[in-house]
Amino acid sequence: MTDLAHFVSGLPKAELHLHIEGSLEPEQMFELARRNRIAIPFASVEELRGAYSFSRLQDFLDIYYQGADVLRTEEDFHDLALAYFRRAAADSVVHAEIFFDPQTHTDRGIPFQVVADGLLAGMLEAERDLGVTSRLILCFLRHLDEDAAFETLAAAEPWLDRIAAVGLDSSEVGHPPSKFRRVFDRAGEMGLLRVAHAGEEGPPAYVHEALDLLHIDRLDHGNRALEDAALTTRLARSGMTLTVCPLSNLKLCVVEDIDAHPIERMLRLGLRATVNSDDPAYFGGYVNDNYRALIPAGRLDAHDFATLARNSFLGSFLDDVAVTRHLDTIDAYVAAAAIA
Ligand code: HPA
Ligand SMILES: [Zn+2]
Repeated sequence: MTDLAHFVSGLPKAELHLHIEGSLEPEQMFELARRNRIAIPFASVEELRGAYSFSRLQDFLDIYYQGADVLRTEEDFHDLALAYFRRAAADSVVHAEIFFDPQTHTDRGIPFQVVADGLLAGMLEAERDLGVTSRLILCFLRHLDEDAAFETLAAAEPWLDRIAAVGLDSSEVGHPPSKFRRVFDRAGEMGLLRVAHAGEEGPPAYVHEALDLLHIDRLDHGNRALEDAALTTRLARSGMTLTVCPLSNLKLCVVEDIDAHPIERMLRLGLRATVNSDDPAYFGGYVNDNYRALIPAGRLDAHDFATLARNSFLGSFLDDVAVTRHLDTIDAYVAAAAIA
């Protein structure tokens, strides 16, 4: 590994855009299929990995929802979460805010309780054994209707003290944020923070809607906001955090070439960009793979990478004391690395 890759890998960081169902590795999928006596339509791990070739978001979503079918019990969700946290800890992640898609599971008869309690048990264990803190974000599937989102929010009520925020994911184009305005209003009244995927494939207008109608506290992806100069300025001035996912953008053809990824432009425009893995089992890497993928273009130096890591804490839902403590850790790490 180069010095810069080594520096980046050891940087203390938070991950803010991670779909826990997207961390289901093919090996674990086969293992859970065996444990739950479920047939999966692939002969081997290699054949399954070979199917991970996408030209747009929907290609990925079709296989991602199919893969989630092996998750059946609390233990499955616990094991899924813990496997992610082990990999995250190995990448110097000390805090993670993870998405889950309850409707993917409740729609196939798995109770909300099984999903939530399994994930929460994994999160507690990760904090105790790995020292990785975490928060849970409940995502609504935007290809489903508003009533279904309201039902999901109602099902979550007993867990609201353990859920930090609501989010919005799945097929973006044709399902604008405005469709979920009322359910996001309700979530806000219930004391939940709000995030949404916008501007991944959808136009800048969807980012405007996420800001003005959903009152988001954080923007997931946001790439296409760059097409609108006034919107970019607004995001920069308001200190909005963007959870950017370079390898996901490459695999879903949001960018043509990783060396042309706009992350450097985002930083220079004053946007609070962060680096995240999105669905690491499907897109070829965990968070450090995403950071390191940005090195060869040669436009980011060690200071920029430290900024990206600082942004991950500044944009997190941790309290100010914890954020300050993490920023101090980064400062000490940078000082010890004695970068120019
Ligand atoms: O990148 C994504 N975009 C939208 N929905 C998703 N669900 C999992 N990953 C994604
Ligand atoms: Zn995502």
